Amino acid sequence: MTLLEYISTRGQAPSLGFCDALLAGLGRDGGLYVPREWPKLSKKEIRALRGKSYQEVAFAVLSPFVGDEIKADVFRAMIDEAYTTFRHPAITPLVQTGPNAFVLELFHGSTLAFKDVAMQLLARLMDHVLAERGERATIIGATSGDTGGAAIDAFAGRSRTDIFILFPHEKVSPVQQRQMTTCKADNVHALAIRGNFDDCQNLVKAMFNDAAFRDRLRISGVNSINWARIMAQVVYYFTAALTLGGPDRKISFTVPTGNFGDVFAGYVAKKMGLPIDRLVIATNENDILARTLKSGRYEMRGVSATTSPSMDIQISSNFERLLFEAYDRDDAAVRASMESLRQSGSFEIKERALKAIRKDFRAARASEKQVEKTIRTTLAETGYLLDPHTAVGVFAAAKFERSASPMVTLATAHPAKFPAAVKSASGIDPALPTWLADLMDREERFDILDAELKAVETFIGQHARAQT
Ligand SMILES: Cc1ncc(COP(=O)(O)O)c(C=O)c1O
Ligand SMILES: N[C@@H](CCOP(=O)(O)O)C(=O)O
Repeated sequence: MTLLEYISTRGQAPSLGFCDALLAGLGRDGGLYVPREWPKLSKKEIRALRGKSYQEVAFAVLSPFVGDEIKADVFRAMIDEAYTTFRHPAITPLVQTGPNAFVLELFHGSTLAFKDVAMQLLARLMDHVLAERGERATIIGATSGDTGGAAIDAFAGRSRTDIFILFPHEKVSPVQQRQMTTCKADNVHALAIRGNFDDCQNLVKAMFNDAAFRDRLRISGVNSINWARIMAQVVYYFTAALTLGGPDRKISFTVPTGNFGDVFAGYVAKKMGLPIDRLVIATNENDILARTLKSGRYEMRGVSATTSPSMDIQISSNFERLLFEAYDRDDAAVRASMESLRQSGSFEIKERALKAIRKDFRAARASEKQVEKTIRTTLAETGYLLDPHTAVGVFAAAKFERSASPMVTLATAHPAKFPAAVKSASGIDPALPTWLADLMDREERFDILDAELKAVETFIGQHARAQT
């Protein structure tokens, strides 16, 4: 059996095979799982993927991460089924918006955000592994708006899981809220937390770190702390690059960033052998990552509400995976950084690690005014309507475009998810697609809780069915 091992960024949790890492979500030491070694694809192997469907590329890129823990034909069938939920035949089509500029539309899944790409596969992977083992699990997740809807859509009605999604009360868009609160499935629970996204994410991590609670309810996660989320997002870097002449030409990507999962998936694609020129981290006014790249100091300063609410984050979970790489996998250095973050809200990145990060990444910040202007001018100049998150990306991309390599900005959400911001910037009221046309009339069902660990654990303990 080829078993790819997964190790924790904090070095104090047992290493696991793919299926166990999938169900674990977060390491028992609070760290994040990464493969012990990065699987590599040669240029020849990548070239051979030209002209293949999204599903075929996904199978080729993802199989090395799964090994033979899941039979190849079963895994292939899972991929095929996951992407039947997408409304575009290319799954993630590329659209040209300038001489050397492209947007990669990742929003053709059921909930209109890039999260569907990974979540539809993740739900099928978890179902399969739980069924094989005859187990149930309790899924918990934190969302600033999009992960929650995508997870609920993917897990609704599945018999082996109950899902609890924590979202910041009154801080998500009305469309995002209803995508979470109008699901009728019994196994779905939407929890509005009186706090911000970081509070929700901290609660989720605290529940994972409560060993008794975690084991009793067999807790698993669907945020990008779960390796399988990142893995599934690697695929579209390959499909986009292949369309634009990769691997015989370097491609740059700009990624609207919050929790650092999507852009880290780009880094993984590069590690696997895909020739990527630049990875640009695009932030809104919550610019902790742009500041970190500039100063070498990761420092929390509070979150402000923007028109791209899904990126209103300052604890950027997957940055820990990058730190682990930048410190040449020195888990003690990661532990020290995370401890400093916990105690003082900041940490310094040592010169050598910072240099390594700057080698692969660039960063730029878009103010609210710049986001609005980008939506307006992109529409006027190209006829293309951006959502505010993608607009953050397009603004940042413009700073780094150069003739040598095409620049692809990841279009992470459909404009209809954020109609108020889009209308105010462009005058256009983007319509929801037909399958969501009555979304705002559907009845809501959710609970409101304080951002207190005990209150949330008690609620979940009373409603989860996976009790041991
Ligand atoms: C629409 C949208 N764009 C961008 C992001 C940022 O992605 P990541 O958290 O993977 O950096 C998110 C949330 O994660 C999102 O929902
Ligand atoms: N922007 C995200 C925040 C959670 O990110 P994740 O990728 O770690 O699940 C959201 O929309 O919820």
